[in-house]
Amino acid sequence: MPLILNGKELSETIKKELKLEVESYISKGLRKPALAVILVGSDPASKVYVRRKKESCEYVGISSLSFNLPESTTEVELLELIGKLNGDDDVDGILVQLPLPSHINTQRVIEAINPEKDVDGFHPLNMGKLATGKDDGIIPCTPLGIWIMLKHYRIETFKKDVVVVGASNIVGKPMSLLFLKNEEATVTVCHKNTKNLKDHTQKADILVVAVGKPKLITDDMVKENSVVIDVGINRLEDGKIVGDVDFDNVKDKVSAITPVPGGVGPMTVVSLLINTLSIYRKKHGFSPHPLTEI
Ligand SMILES: Nc1nc(=O)c2c([nH]1)NC[C@@H]1CN(c3ccc(C(=O)N[C@@H](CCC(=O)O)C(=O)O)cc3)C=[N+]21
Repeated sequence: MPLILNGKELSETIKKELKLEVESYISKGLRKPALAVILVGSDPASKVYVRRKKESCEYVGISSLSFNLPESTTEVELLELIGKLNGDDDVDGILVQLPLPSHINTQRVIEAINPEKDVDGFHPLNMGKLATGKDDGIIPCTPLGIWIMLKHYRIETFKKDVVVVGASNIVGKPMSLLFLKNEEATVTVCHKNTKNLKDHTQKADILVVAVGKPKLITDDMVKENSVVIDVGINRLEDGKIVGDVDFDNVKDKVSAITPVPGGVGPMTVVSLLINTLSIYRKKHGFSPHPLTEI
């Protein structure tokens, strides 16, 4: 059996540490950290994720301010709410749950968030800072969570051949930029127009898959003793949640692999808490959160 990278367990351990950290701020007489979470519409999956985020905030002592807006909300109304939260000194982070209804321009909404409050790290300024190797930006939650998990399990990244499958703005691209930072690893990014996916994935020491296709990755596509990180969350007809990697087929060939559920997902949520605390720390004159140091 390979090493199973247990994101659920690691996220619980980190959450306990974050809870103590928040208690130390409160005992210094500081206010509670606060995260505003905006959900537009009633997509069932989004509701589940938002609930999970709120529960985690409450556990560590971060106030979560919920804004549940109807599907019919206009872009102007959403931008007005963001403007109000941008100007509210008691709000540290702002998260707009994606996907947004199709009548709203997602990129305009992302760019309306004050980059210093952009807990998701999706604002072009934060993306640009990551791309240029500046350390004072905010790193998107899923790539940060994966990085923290790799470091926790002492998986070497230096000089490795990393292949990222999926080139989204929220996972694939920032993940690739993170591995490229300080010329750490050699990165290949594959996507829907990649000519022969297998030619690339077979060479990966570390394979990160964020596509959204069950069983996309099978044993013939992975290198022996490689590390496989599965970001996919796919709900099958029977209600079962699976990743993009055919776990049972691949597991005996690799040295380490993340399960779905219980792998990357919980690390994404804990990174949201870390980013919120990091913003709060900077606002109160502390250094950025140590877990955001890459
Ligand atoms: N602005 C924004 N920021 C996000 O970070 C964001 C978003 N929008 N939209 C949707 C995606 C998805 N996402 C997940 C978070 C946690 C789990 C998670 O905790 N999954 C558990 C349970 C899976 C399940 O049962 O559904 C697991 O993998 O073990 C999954 C997916 C954050 N996202």
